[in-house]
Amino acid sequence: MIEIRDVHKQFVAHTGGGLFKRGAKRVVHAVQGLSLQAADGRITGLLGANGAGKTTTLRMLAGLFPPDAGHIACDGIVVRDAPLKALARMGILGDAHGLYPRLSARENIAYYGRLQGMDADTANARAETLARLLDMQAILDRRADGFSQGERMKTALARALVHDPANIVLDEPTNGLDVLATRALREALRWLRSPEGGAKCIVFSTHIMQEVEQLCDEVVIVSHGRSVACGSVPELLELAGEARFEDAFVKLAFPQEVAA
Ligand SMILES: Nc1ncnc2c1ncn2[C@@H]1O[C@H](COP(=O)(O)OP(=O)(O)OP(=O)(O)O)[C@@H](O)[C@H]1O
Repeated sequence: MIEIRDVHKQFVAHTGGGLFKRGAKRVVHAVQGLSLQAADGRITGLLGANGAGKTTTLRMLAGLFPPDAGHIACDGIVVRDAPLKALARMGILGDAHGLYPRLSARENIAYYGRLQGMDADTANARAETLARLLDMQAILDRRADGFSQGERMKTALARALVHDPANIVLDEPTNGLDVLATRALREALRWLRSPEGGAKCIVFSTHIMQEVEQLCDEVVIVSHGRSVACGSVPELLELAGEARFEDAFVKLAFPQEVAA
C-alpha cells in the first residue's frame, strides 16, 4: 500500500543568462498539494499533462529526494525516515532504464537480485520466472546493448520485480513502446494485480487516457502539481458530467481553461 499525503516540492531553476552572465533564479512549484492512496491488488494511475508533477512525485516516492512538506509511506514505512526499508518493498521502473550494456538481460536482472540480498541460484531462477511472465526468453541471454526500446523496458521491469516487491511503481512505462509491447505490458500488470500474481499495489504515471481507461481501478488526476480529483473512470465521468474520458479529464484538470 502506498500513501502520499499533501506533498509539496519546489525547485530553484535558472533562467536566461549566457556564457559570461548569470541567469535569474526562478522558483518552480513542481508539486504543491498532491495526495494519493494506492491499495493492494489495485492499479492506480497518476494522470496529468506534461509538467504536471508526476515524475517529481514518483521520484520522492522512490526516495531520490525528500519532499519539502507532506507524508510519503509504503506499507506504513515513511520513505524519508527509512528509505532502504521502504525501497525493499518497492519495484521501481523509472523514466531512464539504465541497463548495463555489457551484461545480458539475465545478468542485469540477477545482478539486481544479488544487490537485494538474494543468492545466485535464487536470483537466476527468478530471472527465468520473470522472463516467462514478460515473454522475453528469446533475449534473456543477449547482451543489453542493441536492445530495442521494448526489450529494454522488459529487462528493466524484470529487474525492478526481481525481489518480488509488494508494490510496483512505474513512470510512464509505455513511453516509446509499440502496440504489441504496450499490450504485453498491460497483460503483465493485470496479472500482477490479480491474486495469483500476488495482488500487488501498482502505481503508474501517464498522460495517455486510453491507458488509464483500460488499466486503472483508481485514477488520480494531477494538474499544476496538485491532485484535483480521484476515483474510478466511471466515477470521474460522473463527477465531470461527461461521456468521454478525455473531456472529463480536461474539465477536471483545467477548469479555468474550459470556462474561458
Ligand atoms: N530538477 C528540477 N529543477 C527545476 N525544475 C524541475 C526539476 N524537476 C522538475 N522540474 C519542473 O517541475 C515541473 C513538474 O515536472 P515533472 O517532471 O514532475 O512533470 P511530469 O508530470 O512528470 O511531466 P511529463 O509528463 O512531461 O514528464 C515541471 O515544470 C518541471 O520543469
